Amino acid sequence: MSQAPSDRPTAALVLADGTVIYGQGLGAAGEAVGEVCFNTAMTGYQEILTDPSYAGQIITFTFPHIGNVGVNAEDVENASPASAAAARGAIFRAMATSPSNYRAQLDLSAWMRRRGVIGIAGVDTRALTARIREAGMPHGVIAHSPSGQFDLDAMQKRAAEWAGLEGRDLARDVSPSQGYASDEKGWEWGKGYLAHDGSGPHIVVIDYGVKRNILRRLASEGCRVSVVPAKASFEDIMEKNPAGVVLSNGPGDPAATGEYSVPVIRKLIEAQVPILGICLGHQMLALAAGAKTKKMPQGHHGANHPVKDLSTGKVEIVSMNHGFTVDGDNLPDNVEETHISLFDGTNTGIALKNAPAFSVQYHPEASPGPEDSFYIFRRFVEGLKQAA
Ligand SMILES: NC(=O)CC[C@H](N)C(=O)O
Repeated sequence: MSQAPSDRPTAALVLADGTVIYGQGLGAAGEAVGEVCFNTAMTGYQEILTDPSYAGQIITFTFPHIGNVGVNAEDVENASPASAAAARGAIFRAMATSPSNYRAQLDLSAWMRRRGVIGIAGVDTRALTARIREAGMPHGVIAHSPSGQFDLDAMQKRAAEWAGLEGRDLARDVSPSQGYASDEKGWEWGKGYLAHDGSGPHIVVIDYGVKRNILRRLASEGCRVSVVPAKASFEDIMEKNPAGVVLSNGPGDPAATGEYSVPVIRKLIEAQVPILGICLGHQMLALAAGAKTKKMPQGHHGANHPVKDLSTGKVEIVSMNHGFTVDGDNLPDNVEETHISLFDGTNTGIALKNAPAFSVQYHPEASPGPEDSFYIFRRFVEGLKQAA
């Protein structure tokens, strides 16, 4: 049976085991390889698609309608041009329709084309998600070919031969080559992003692929924010006379990234510099303190994950995006577990007993997601005042 031309697939997703899923292409034409994960957030697709932590991954959105509100220049999470290398592919249930929102400046497909993100729509994302739930995150190749030509064997081979994220340091690809200052605060209705006046404790953020909203939350808490590249030395950081250091989120395997970051973090711990770690930064603080990290089968990617703060007993609903985890069952004596996931009991927060350092596996800056965890920034800044 021949297909009508309008039904001819213009995109394909081929998994390492040879599974072929056809659909309609959007965004950039071309081909990309990556780990196929799913994200369950119902809003915030633009923030998700610009989060540098997704480098090396292809995102399946479980929410069926993505693109409805278009895109704008404000909801971009990567902070430097280097970190534009976020997810290279996106998988959708329904084809994006014309945007309907007063903030929309562009439609999703045109914006993805500009950013080089390859899209496939018309996929049974429910079935793909169920498969990831049962068998873990597969390696896959996504291709968008407006002419409908695909070399499926070559795509399968590329997916099967791809080395995966384990052992990969991707922070060096998304981190800026130069440091910079950031004064942007939170967004206000009718005003957009406001600027901080440059006063307050000086925070140095190590940028392993930082999300802008981390920088904004710090400025909103009254901090002066300087950002340094991932490979900044202990001396580079101390020269800035920081009141505290934030270890950012970022892509790839924390153990691989830790090869150069852990020695610096150990020196910061020794010097008793207050530290806040977020996501990849959490994993690297844990490694620096002697804990271990490991790969998860499905990871956590969504905007409504329940987490318990063990110090207060409170449950917060958080934004998550990680595929590696700190081994909470074998924490060294100097590390206290402070938060756990109520989905699977995995570790989602630690504090060091011998230094003013703590970290969370989730994204307290949200973007997208609920604002339950903004208190993490407040807790950090309050701690700085006490340490000063
Ligand atoms: N958002 C992040 O910082 C992700 C951390 C790490 N790359 C992981 O997948 O677990």
